[in-house]
Order: sequence, then C-alpha cells, then structure tokens
Amino acid sequence: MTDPHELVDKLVASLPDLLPAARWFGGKDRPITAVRPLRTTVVDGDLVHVVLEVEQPGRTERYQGALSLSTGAWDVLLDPEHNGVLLDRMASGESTQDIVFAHEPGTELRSGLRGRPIGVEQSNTSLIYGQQYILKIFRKLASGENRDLTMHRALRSVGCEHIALPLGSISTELDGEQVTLAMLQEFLPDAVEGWDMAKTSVRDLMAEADLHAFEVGGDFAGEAQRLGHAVAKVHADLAEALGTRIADDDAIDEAIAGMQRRLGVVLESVPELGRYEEPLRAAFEQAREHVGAIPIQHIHGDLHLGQVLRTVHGWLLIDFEGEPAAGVAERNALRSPLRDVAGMLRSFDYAARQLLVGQPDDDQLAYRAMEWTKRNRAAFCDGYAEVAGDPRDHAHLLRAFELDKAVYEVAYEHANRPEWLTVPLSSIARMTSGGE
Ligand SMILES: Nc1ncnc2c1ncn2[C@@H]1O[C@H](COP(=O)(O)OP(=O)(O)O)[C@@H](O)[C@H]1O
Ligand SMILES: O=P(O)(O)O[C@H]1O[C@H](CO)[C@@H](O[C@H]2O[C@H](CO)[C@@H](O)[C@H](O)[C@H]2O)[C@H](O)[C@H]1O
Repeated sequence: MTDPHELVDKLVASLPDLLPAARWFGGKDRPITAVRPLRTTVVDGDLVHVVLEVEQPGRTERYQGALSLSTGAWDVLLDPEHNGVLLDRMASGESTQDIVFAHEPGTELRSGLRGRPIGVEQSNTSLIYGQQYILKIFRKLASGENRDLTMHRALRSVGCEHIALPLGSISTELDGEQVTLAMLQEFLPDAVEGWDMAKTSVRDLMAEADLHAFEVGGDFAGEAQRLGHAVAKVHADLAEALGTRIADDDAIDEAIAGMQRRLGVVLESVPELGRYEEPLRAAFEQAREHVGAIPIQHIHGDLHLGQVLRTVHGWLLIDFEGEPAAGVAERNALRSPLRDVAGMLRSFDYAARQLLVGQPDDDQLAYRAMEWTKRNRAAFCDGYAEVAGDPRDHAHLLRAFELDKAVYEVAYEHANRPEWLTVPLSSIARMTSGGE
C-alpha cells in the first residue's frame, strides 16, 4: 500500500510552483520560501487530507488540501469521485481520529450526493451537493472557530431572515486549538449575485446613450434600496445576538490608527498610492474630530456586491469571514456598522467603473458611470435608513471608512488583478480632491 506521507512529501516539493496559480492562495504578493506538511490524515479509502504550512518572507500560514492515495493527484476535493464522503460523514456524524464531522443540532442531512465545484472566482473552495447543500472548504486556516460559522450560528439563533442557514461543519485540532475546516449551508439554486445584477444594470445604461439611469429597463435602484434595508436588518440581528456598545476613546483611536497603519503598509508595496498619502492621512484624522457617540458591534467585515445574493424571497448576505488579508483579532473586533455600509458604497462605484477599465479617456462613459453610482448609492442609504440611522448623517466617518476600504482594494488589486488597480486609485483621486 502507498505510504500517504511519502505521497505528501512528493507533492510538497511541487507546491511552490502550483500554489501561486490557485485563486484561493492568499500569498500572491511574495515568493514562497518553503512548504511543509503539518498533518496528513487518510479520511477514507482514497482521500488523504493534508494541512500545509506555507512560509513566505514575514509570514507563515496554514492551508488545507487533499490528494488521492492511489494516484497522488492533487486537489481531489474538487473531484466528485472523492468529495462525497465529506457530506456522508457530516450526515452520520462519524469522525476520523483527527477530523470531526458534524451536523448542526436539529438538522438531518441527506447523504450519497457528490460535490461539484461552484466554479466562481473565490478565496475558498465551495462544492454544491445536489440542489440542497453548499460546502465551503476554508483554504487558509485560522485558529479557533471560523468566523463565518460563528456569525451564521449567531444570526440563526435570532431568526435572521437574510442568511443561508448553517447545516454542518468539519473541524480539527491543531496545536491544541480548534480549527474549522469547512461549513455546510443550505444552497439557494435560484440565487443571483448582486455583483452580476449590478453589472447588467450598468451595461444597460451604457447601451442607452440618450436615457438616464431611472429610465432604463435594468435600473437597479429598487434593488439597491431593498439591499440597504436587508443589510441594516442583519446589523440589527448581529447586535441582538452578540451585543453592541458605544465606542470609547480607545476604540476610536484604535480604529483611526488601524487606517493609518494599513495605509503605511500598502504604500510600501504600491508606490502609485504615494501621491494621495497626505490627503488620505488628513481624512482619517478628520473623521476622529467628527465621530461623536458611535455604536460598535460585530459586523460583516468584507461587504460588497459579490457577498450578497438575490433570491426570490429577498437579499441574503454570505461570507462573514471578514477581509481575507485581516488578522483574526481585527476580524473579531467590534466595529462600526458604517464600515459595511462603506464597503457596499465602494462596490457600487466598482460596478460602474469596471466597465471603464481600458478606456479611461471616454468622458461620456465616465459621466454615465458616475450617474449610476450616485443613484444606487443613494438608494442603498435610503433603504438602510428605513431600519437604522441614515449613514449619510456621519459623512466624515463614512468617507474615512470608504477611503480605508479603497486603500485595502488598492493592495488587493495590486496583488490579484493589476489591470483593475485604476478602479480604487481613481476613486481615491476623486474623493481626496473634494469629489463624492
Ligand atoms: N447559500 C448559497 N446558495 C447559492 N450560492 C451560494 C451560496 N453561498 C455562496 N454561494 C455562491 O458561492 C460564491 C462563493 O461564496 P463565498 O462564501 O463568498 O466564498 P469565498 O469566501 O471563497 O469567496 C458566492 O459568490 C455565491 O455565488
Ligand atoms: O469575496 P472575497 O472575500 O474573496 O473578497 C475579496 O475579493 C473581492 C473581489 O472578488 C474584492 O472585492 C473588490 O472587487 C469587487 C468586484 O470584483 C467589488 O465588488 C468590491 O467592492 C471590491 O472591494 C474584495 O475587496 C476582496 O476582499
């Protein structure tokens, strides 16, 4: 019989070349100096699960994957012949020595289904079983229960209507700490991503040179308003489930310091940002002066149009992990819900501006893009204000959060989609020169 450890050793030698090409690999900004197998587990027959330690200058992170015991093929989590066992084990609750498979209390799962990769751009790997379930396999592993699972459980406990229900999980222990490997949720086959809907709407507008945003068939403003309403409801549910408090001076100082720190880090790797350093730093400090009594709580943390799904019943928020680049403490800190609002406002800007990538000098297109963005950002805020306070009442703070998000996006695009770097950079240019 093949020795799984020998197979893993062979695989590890090829990973420094393979990993940078994987969408889910979060370390594309630096070279890989070493990959070490941390733990190898034979889950079932032919499926070998492996936890890897990836070393890069200044960071060491853990990732998970799987290979076939018989052929040594890598990443067989994507293979329906290999991944059915994951659901079967969650359904039966039967664990291996190292890995715990569980369904949520009160849940019964169907077994015997095979998983097909969802095939979208994503930071993790999601498999769809039949029409019922979606299993999100977390690629980069963090200590403690994964925040996505924690937030979904908390929201379910207060009957939140704007999430896909959590149904099961796969977890393990590494260095004495619990680590979530995967989360199973109900799959919504009729769901459409907000990002796709928004892009379609922008295209509709661009195709109609003589019509305004409110006149074209694909107008998105009604949806943007309903989305704002849903986001505010989720914030209220998170506050009910996990609490809320007024930010004290320390929390405010830390929030502003976090923005300044992040800017410093991004400036080091993206010199194009340098010319905006001064106005960015000034905008962050200005927010401190105008902040007032501001509530903080658990929030989504990485909200954008790709994290919301429209179903026949309404809008759902998915992926409560937080920003892929943020550390665990930062993701779990209590923060202002306005951060999420800012994330979504940025996303409206993105949806309109992605059509301008490659044609920066087309003033007419730029004008139409701005028209779409303004209309939908306003509608989103209107919807939010139906449930909670109007985000626009905190203009300085909201602007600082938007700029901070745009700085994050500069780093994200620089590492992942360099041709899109102009999208956040042009927004920073506009916002720091007095534009909306
Ligand atoms: N419950 C669900 N029902 C239908 N589609 C879903 C569901 N959850 C996620 N998706 C789809 O899977 C994609 C990736 O999910 P997400 O949780 O954002 O993964 P990642 O964190 O890896 O980006 C989403 O953009 C969406 O298209
Ligand atoms: O969905 P993820 O958690 O992987 O989020 C990361 O990738 C996103 C891109 O897929 C990135 O979002 C940025 O691009 C979006 C369009 O593709 C846009 O709607 C967002 O507003 C913009 O921030 C996200 O920042 C990153 O964390």
